[in-house]
Parts: sequence; structure tokens; C-alpha cells
Amino acid sequence: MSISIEFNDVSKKFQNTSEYAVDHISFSVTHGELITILGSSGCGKTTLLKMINRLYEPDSGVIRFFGEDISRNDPVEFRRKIGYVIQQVGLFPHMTIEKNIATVPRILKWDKDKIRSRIDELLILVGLDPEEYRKRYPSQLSGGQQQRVGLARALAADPELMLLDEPFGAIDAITRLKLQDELLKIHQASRKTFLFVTHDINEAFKLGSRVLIMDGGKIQQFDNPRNIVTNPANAFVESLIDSVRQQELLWKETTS
Ligand SMILES: Nc1ncnc2c1ncn2[C@@H]1O[C@H](COP(=O)(O)OP(=O)(O)OP(=O)(O)O)[C@@H](O)[C@H]1O
Repeated sequence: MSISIEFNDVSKKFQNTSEYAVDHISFSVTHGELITILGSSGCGKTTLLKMINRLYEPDSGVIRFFGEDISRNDPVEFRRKIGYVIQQVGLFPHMTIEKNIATVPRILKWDKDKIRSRIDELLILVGLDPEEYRKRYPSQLSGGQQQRVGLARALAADPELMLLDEPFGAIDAITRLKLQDELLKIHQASRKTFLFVTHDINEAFKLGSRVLIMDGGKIQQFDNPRNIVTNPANAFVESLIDSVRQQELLWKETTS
């Protein structure tokens, strides 16, 4: 099996800050995995993701994509091979849903019929009826529906890698659970690599075949959920798991 993403001793410190945002981290992801990156606010999750699509450049270390050092690629061209979904969705407000989804295929000069059938296929995949939603504008959609379109747009050109930065962070709990289930199905069907950032431990353990736990810019543990629970690597991971146990206890107490 091939390695799609590999970090080799990668660090990033922003100007006028004393601490590393990402502090000498190394890990690799096998192609086809869905990895979640879990940690509290400010631990470096977004910085890690943005170094992959080259919105940020590392200060040191090497990031490889299918074995190639990404710093040698043209960043704009490279970004088209990567789907990127963020919490704020970022749909173009003046464009219809179909035009939003077609953004990258149009840049890649796909022919019109291929783009049209891809739009329909993707809308169905993310649970939106093409007839009803194709011609709408983003402002005519709910937040959850906009996030579905954001996902469809990121998947449009069939990227080898999907980067998802707290995509469901602003969505209500019930819709969020539904979107998580759909994301798992989409991932299974696509067999591509997905890196999903979240600060929600339940979401991280539900979605990730492996969970990369960060704190202070460092990896605390990178393993499958079962091993993390049964064999926490350090006190930080233990306290994270304890926090879920406390929630469960509280839930049991209040419902019994
Ligand atoms: N553009 C920037 N300039 C200066 N410091 C930054 C910049 N972006 C991030 N940082 C700092 O780097 C550290 C890591 O930030 P990052 O956004 O990666 O964290 P995060 O884990 O994604 O947090 P959150 O969950 O709140 O989004 C933080 O201390 C943050 O203040």
C-alpha cells in the first residue's frame, strides 16, 4: 500500500511568537485512510493542514505527497489535486450551486457534459436532489446544506487527498451526526485519503481509523481508537479519555 502523506520532522513557528505552532512532527498516512486530527484550540491542527496545501510553508522538515517533496511542486497546480473543506464553507455567493461545484472541473477544462453529470452525481452523493438544488444560490440553503455543497465542490475533480478542517463545527448536533455518517460512506466509496481536523473527541473516534492526537504542536499519540483507549501514551491522552468517561458518567447519573 502506498503512503500518500508523509511528514518528516516538520516544524512551523509564526513570526513574533515564542512557541512552535507545529513542533518537529513526523508521521505517515497510507493511501485510502481516514485520519482524524484531534486537539484543543491552538494546538496546531489547522497549521498542520495548511502546510499540506501550501497555504503555509514549514520552517524545516519535509512533507511528501506520494513520495514527492511538495515544496518542489507549483502550489496552485498542486492545490487542484487536493479537496479542501473548512468550517466557514466559503461558497461563492454570486454563483449557483452547480457553478460552485464546477469550479475546479472548469479550470481543468472538462467538457460540459462531463461537468454536468459530475454535478448531478455529487449532489446525489451528498444527499441533495439535483433538480431542486442545482440552480439555487448559497444564501437559499441551510448551513448543513451549504456544507454538503462544500463537500461536493471539494470532491468534484476526484482529488487523491481531502483536507477537512472542522467542517461540521458550526452545525447542530443532529445534522452533524447525519453528516458524519454520510462522510464515512463517501470516504468508503472514494477510497481516497481523508485528513479530518476536529476538537470533538467523539467525532474523532467515530470517523478516524486512526486518530492523531496533538497538544502544544506535538503529536501525543497516533493510533487506532481502541489502542488509544486501552493504552493511552501519556497523561495528556489519559486526561482526554477521562473527560469522555466523566461525560458518560454524568449522562448516566442524570438519566437513571
Ligand atoms: N497566521 C498566524 N500568525 C501567528 N500565529 C499564528 C497564526 N496562525 C496560527 N497561529 C498560532 O499558532 C498556534 C496554532 O494555531 P492553529 O490555528 O494551527 O491551531 P488549531 O489547533 O487549529 O486551533 P483551533 O482549533 O482553534 O482552530 C496558535 O498558538 C496560534 O495562535
